[in-house]
Amino acid sequence: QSVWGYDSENGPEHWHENYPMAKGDKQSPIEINSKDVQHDSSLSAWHASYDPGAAKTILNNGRTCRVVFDDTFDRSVLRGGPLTGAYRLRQLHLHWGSADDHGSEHVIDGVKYAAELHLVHWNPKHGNFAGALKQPDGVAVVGVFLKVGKTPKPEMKRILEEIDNIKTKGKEAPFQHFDPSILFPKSRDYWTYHGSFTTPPCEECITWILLREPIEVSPDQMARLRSLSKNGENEPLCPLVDNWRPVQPVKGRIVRASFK
Ligand SMILES: NS(=O)(=O)c1ccc(C(=O)NCC(F)(F)F)cc1
Ligand SMILES: [Zn+2]
Repeated sequence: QSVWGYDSENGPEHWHENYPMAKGDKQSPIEINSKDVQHDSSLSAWHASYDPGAAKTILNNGRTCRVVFDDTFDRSVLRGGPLTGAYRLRQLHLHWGSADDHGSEHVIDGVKYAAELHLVHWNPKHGNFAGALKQPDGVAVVGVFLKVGKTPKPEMKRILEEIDNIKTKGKEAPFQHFDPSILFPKSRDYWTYHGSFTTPPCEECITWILLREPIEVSPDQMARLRSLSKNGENEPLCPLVDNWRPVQPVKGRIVRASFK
């Protein structure tokens, strides 16, 4: 029973064997083609109001680098845009490639970015996260694309500096006093569509909010992310890279844009 991952024997082509939702009609990520996008003038702006004190820990779970927040009450919330009500920030994590020309999960007009940041929120009307992931309006994920340029993104430094303390699978470190909204780009323009977790169990519970403007990181910052390992402390070195799912069938879904 191999646990799911991104290798040939346990990767995305195998996930449906243990997680049947992986073959559903509303799977993520998808390719977004601007020609098929519908501008929706009724889409309002989204608003994040995060409490820096809600940040708790950063961990390497062997599949990504994740920052976990206190979501026991409406402390850090996302509102507006396509959402009804306030969704609680639970965690953020990233997906990245082994080289700068790929790594993102969503693909925009054929463009793959070097990485994709996901800020995961859930709808408290469903009681708890486990309940929310069983509902079509249970989870909202803000996706931010990372592109490689000359200028480092100083706001990424906090996360990347911690990486030295969580090099191997299972490592966790305190990560406090952090407001992830500093990672957002200037523009609030976004695409939105209904989809799923991009990892098992691939539940179709996500309202995706993908920001059009990528943030720029430096080659060194990407190298830092790629220095994480999938393996545990005393196991053979296995770089944690290419932890992205390929695009899935759109199956007639409409992608709406908040911008023209
Ligand atoms: N990559 S993604 O779509 O933003 C994404 C977001 C959250 C989870 C998650 O909480 N998995 C744990 C659970 F819910 F128990 F299955 C997985 C994927
Ligand atoms: Zn993700």
